[in-house]
Amino acid sequence: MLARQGLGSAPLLAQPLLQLARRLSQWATVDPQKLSASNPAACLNLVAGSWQPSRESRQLPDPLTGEPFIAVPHTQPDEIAPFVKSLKAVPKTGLHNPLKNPGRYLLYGDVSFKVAAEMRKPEVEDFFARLIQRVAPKSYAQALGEVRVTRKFYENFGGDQVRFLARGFTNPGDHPGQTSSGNRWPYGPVALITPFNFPLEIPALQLMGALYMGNKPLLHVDQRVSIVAEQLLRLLQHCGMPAADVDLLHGPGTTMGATMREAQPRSTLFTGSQRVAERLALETHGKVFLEDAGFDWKIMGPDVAHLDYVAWQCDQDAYACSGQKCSAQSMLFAHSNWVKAGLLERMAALASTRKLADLTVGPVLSWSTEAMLGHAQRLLKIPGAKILFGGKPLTGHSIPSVYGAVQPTAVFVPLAEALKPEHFEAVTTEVFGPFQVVTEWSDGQLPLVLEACERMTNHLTAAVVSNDINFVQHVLANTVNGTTYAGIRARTTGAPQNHWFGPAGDPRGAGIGTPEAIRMVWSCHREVITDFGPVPPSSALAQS
Ligand SMILES: NC(=O)c1ccc[n+]([C@@H]2O[C@H](COP(=O)([O-])OP(=O)(O)OC[C@H]3O[C@@H](n4cnc5c(N)ncnc54)[C@H](O)[C@@H]3O)[C@@H](O)[C@H]2O)c1
Repeated sequence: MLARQGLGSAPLLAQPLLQLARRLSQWATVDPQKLSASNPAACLNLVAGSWQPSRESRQLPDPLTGEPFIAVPHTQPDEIAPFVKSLKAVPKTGLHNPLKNPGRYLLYGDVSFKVAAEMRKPEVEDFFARLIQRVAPKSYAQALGEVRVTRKFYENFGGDQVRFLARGFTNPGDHPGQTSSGNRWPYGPVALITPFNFPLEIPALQLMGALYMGNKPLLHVDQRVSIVAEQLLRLLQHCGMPAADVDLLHGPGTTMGATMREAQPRSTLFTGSQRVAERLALETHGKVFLEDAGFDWKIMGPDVAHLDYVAWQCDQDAYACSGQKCSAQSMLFAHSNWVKAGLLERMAALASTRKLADLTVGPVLSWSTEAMLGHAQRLLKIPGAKILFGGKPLTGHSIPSVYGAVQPTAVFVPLAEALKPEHFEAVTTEVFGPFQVVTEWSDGQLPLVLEACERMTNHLTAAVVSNDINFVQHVLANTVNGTTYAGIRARTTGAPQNHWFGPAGDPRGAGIGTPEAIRMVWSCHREVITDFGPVPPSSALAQS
C-alpha cells in the first residue's frame, strides 16, 4: 500500500500510453509500475555482446513492502571466465584512440544525441524515474531530477563533443621537422563499480566517459539496483551502441572483485564506501580512481539573511533522498547569529513535514534502524549533546528489517567537545541516512571550525553560507573540499551536470560530469614527438 502511495505522488501516465511507448521504443524489458511478487522482473548479465543468465538468482525484496520483486543474477566466482576473457581481449590501445578508429568518436556523439532524444520523451523519463523509485526509494521529484541530469549529460556530448574530448595540443620542437604533441589515450580494458544511491546517473555518466575515451568497461552496479543500469544498456544498444562495447556483471561485489583480480583491468573507477575503496586501492596496486565516502560540512557565516531559503536548503541537503547522497550535509556549523534567528526551529519544522507516503523520507539501504539509533546514542554520551529533532524509528510501515527506517534526525554536539580526540571520530562518522550533526560557533571560534575541517578525512562537498566575501575567501583559502559551494545560496547537494563533482586532497580522487573529469579519469596523456627531418650533415654532429 505504501509503495503505491509513494510511487503515485506524481501524475500517472495512462497505462495504454505507457504500453504504447514500450512497444514503440522496443528496448525496455520491465514495467516499473507492475513489478511485484506475482509479476517479478528477471535481470541478465551482458558479456561479449550477449545477454546471459547466471546459475543462481537472488530474489530482491521490494524496499517498501519486503515482497520479492526482482530476480537478479547472483553470479559466482566460478562463472566469471567469460567476463575475464572479454576484458582480456581488449588491447591497451583501446577500441579507438586519436589514431585508430576515429569514426567511433562520432558514433558515440550520435549515440548520445539519440539517447538524449529518447530521454526527452515523457514516457521514457517517467519509466526511469519510477524504476529508480522502485529500487532506491526517493521522492518522484528527486528521481526525476536524476533522470534529467543524466539526459542533460547526454545532450552535452552529442555531435562532435565526444571527438573534442580527445583534443590534444602541439608544441614547436627544437629544430626543423620536430614537433611534440600531447594526446589523450585510452587505457583499454577498464572496470567501473557504482553504488546503490544513484542507480542511473552515476553508472551512466561514468560509463559514457569510459566509452567516449575509447575504453571497454566492465560495469558492476550494486546488485540491489542494477536493474536500472541494465535497462540503460538496452536503451544504449537501441540507440546504436555496439552490443559488445560494455560488459555488465550483476551479482555480489565480491564476484566483481574476483573478476578484477583475474582480468586485471588497466584502470578502475570506484564509487562507494571508503572500506571497499581502500581494499581496491591495495588489490589494484593503486590503479584506481576513487569517489568514496562523503562527510560533508556546511559553515554558516555571521551574516544572517534569507532565513527561510537557507533553512529549506539545509533540509534538502540533509534529508532529501533520506540523506543517502554522498554529498548530504553531515555536519552543520551554524554561527550563533543563525541559531538566535531561529534556524534550528525552522529546520525541525521542515523535517517534520517529511513522510513515507510521498517518499520524502524512506528506507535506508546500507544502515539498519538499530545502527543509526545506536550511533545517535553514542553521540548523546558526549557532554552537552542533545537530540534537536528525530532520533526515533519510523512507524506504521512495511519496510523490511534489512533496511533502516528513521525520522530525519539532528544531534547537537558542542563544538569544543566535538573537537576532543575521544569524540571526533564519532562526530565525523558518515551516517548514510537522514542524519546530521549540528554545532554552533561564535565570533572568535572560526579557527576551531577550520581545525575540525582540517582533521576530517574525506573532502567531497562543502558549503560556505555567507555573502561576506572576506569571510568566504578565508574559509575557502583554508579548506580543500573538491566541490565547494559559496554564497548565501550555497548547498552541499544537487550537483548537476554543469560542474565538476568529486573529492579533492587525494591523488586517487576522481571526478564526474564534465569534460575535464572524463579526460582525467578515463584517459592518460601520451606525448608523441615527431622528428621527420631534415637531418643535419655529418660534419655538424658533435659527440657529447
Ligand atoms: N564520492 C562519491 O561520488 C559517492 C557517490 C555515491 C556514493 N558514495 C558513497 O558510497 C557509500 C554508500 O554505498 P555503499 O555503502 O553501498 O557502498 P559499497 O562500497 O558497499 O558498495 C559500492 C559498490 O562496490 C561493490 N563492491 C563491494 N565489495 C566489492 C569488492 N570486494 N570488489 C569490488 N566491488 C565491490 C558493491 O557491489 C557496489 O556495487 C557512501 O559512503 C557514500 O558516501 C560516494
